[in-house]
Amino acid sequence: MIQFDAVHKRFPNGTTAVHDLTLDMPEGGVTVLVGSSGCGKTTTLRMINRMVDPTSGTIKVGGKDVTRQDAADLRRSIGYVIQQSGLFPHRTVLDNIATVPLLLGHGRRKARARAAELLETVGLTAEAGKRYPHQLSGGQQQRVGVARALAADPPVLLMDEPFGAVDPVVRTQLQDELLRLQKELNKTIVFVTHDIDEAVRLGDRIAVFRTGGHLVQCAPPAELLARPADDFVADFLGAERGLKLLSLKTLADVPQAPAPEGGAWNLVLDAQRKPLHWAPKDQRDTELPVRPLKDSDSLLSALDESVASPTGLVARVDAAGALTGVTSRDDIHEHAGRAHTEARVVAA
Ligand SMILES: Nc1ncnc2c1ncn2[C@@H]1O[C@H](COP(=O)(O)OP(=O)(O)OP(=O)(O)O)[C@@H](O)[C@H]1O
Repeated sequence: MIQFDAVHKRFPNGTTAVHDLTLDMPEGGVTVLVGSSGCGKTTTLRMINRMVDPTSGTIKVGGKDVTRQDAADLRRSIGYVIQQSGLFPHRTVLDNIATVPLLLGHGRRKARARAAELLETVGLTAEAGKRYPHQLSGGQQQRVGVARALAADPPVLLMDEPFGAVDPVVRTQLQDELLRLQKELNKTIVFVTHDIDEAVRLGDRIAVFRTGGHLVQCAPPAELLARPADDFVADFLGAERGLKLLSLKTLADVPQAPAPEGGAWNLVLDAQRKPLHWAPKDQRDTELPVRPLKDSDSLLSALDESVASPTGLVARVDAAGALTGVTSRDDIHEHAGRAHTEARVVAA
């Protein structure tokens, strides 16, 4: 969908921001650009919508060379979300979202109806639409930024550190929302971040850059984590690479057994069979919390819970939260090891 072919960008002051970049960003996928500060991620992104033009090489979107298209037309067909949401302060949230449909020649009523629809899509109320940007929280403003970028229903969405300025809890929520939206909308997304966990969570492919605008490796997250191309990539991914890989695998295939009874610790359930806590047989101990997991939870969460659990057992529940069985620490370890072997084999 987006193809960089031998792209070079040198600014007039002599800085080479992007060096000989050849990279395909597949249609309907999320390509995440990561790397240390100043390695050319933003410049790469901005060359796609011609906010920056390459010094040499070609960039094609949907098979068409971007430099042969009118920059304003191109930008209207590509959604763009930045860290400081970039909203117009003196327009209401609804009018901010309606801006692009209006520019595209939709009538005012149609543009506003589309904006109202998008407010809901990104999880905001109609009441929020009547406010001005400064009357919203940072996380809400980012949602408006995403809604505005989606307003013209562009096939391509460029996102430059969109969730960089919000706290970790809101950031996780926004990531969840983006994953949910992407399942429905299937856009081709290019996403810049400094945060490797965010990259692993959101990316179908991750492109790692090093200073001077050199692309070092581009691969699906599991492959990158299992086989970093060199020490630079390995260092960038961090010391807990093995655990990060487990965040990509779910518990679905890990066997479970009925919860044992009569041991030193027993799992206490409520009337709906929802796990409440671990109760000790020995009255001198206190009860301990249980964090039940669903099939869709990750092996990393399972490992974490198995370490915290007094029995080493993880309580498994169905969508309604009722107990389906328990899984042992040994089974989780075995599957964790298997996940690593599989990732290495796939990458080889
Ligand atoms: N307009 C410009 N003129 C001159 N140099 C520039 C210009 N824009 C960016 N640069 C330089 O190009 C290099 C790459 O910048 P870019 O913003 O693409 O990096 P980045 O990886 O997005 O950085 P960060 O993670 O800090 O946002 C940097 O050395 C930067 O200083």
